[in-house]
Amino acid sequence: MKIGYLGPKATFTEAAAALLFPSQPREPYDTIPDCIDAAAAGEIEAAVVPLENALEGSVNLTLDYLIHEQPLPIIGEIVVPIEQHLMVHPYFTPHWREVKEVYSHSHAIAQCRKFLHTVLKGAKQVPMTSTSAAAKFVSEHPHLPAAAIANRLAAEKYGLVIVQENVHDYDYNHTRFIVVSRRKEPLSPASPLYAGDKTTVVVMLPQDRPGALHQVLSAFAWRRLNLTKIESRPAKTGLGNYFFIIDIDAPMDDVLIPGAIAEIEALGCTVQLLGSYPYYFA
Ligand SMILES: O=C(O)C(=O)Cc1ccccc1
Repeated sequence: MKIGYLGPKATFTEAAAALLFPSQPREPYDTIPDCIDAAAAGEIEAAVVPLENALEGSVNLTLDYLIHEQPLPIIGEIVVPIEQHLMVHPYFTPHWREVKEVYSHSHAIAQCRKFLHTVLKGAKQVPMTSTSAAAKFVSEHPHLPAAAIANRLAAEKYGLVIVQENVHDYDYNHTRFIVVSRRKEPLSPASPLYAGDKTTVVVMLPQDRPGALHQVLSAFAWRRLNLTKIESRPAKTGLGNYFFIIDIDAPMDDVLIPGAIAEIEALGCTVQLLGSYPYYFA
């Protein structure tokens, strides 16, 4: 069966999917929800979608869709270095500094803020569903004074010319991509990129209980469970109501994590397990 990814062809997500599933056919989807829905419907074996960027933070669309709309388990994760390049239609190469519009994914635009503010000051920044969707758009509109920010594969695929390489503002620019699937088994750790296992839970605190978050964190702390991320997202039930998404740097076991979850539930919290899965580093 195919592996779905945020498309069109030549996104960073496709590159991540190719690293994890080098010999499986791939199917692009226009949006993150479309891709996750296809995995939920069983049209594809698994969906690969971006989750978090080192410079810009979480991809809220992915987190919120998994929590509120389509609670598929996470079965794997890969962290990939990201290089953003500025590209134009060949016709525009000599005058690229005069472009009036820059198209890209909102995270990519955010990763290049300083470059855009200084070198392309005043150019309109237009968010697209992905970086390669932006590259495709620019290639299909040769008469627009437009550039795209995307990766090298996208420049090659859509016939654009890279006029400035590495336009992201900070060198350490990595993105986490997750694999979600109806099939519950995590990916096999056989790959040479395998770097460890983690477990992700979503915790909803009880209303008006002073110290509840502190007690949740203690349940992990005294068991010496290392947390690698804690993030709050609106529960969408009222101002001030949040979910906490917590990454634990350990695989699901028989004692420690179930014990922590039971303790947290006893506090009156609800706990949802998003997955326990291997992670890979490219
Ligand atoms: O738009 C893409 O190519 C994606 O795969 C999403 C994304 C955007 C910016 C950085 C990393 C991934």
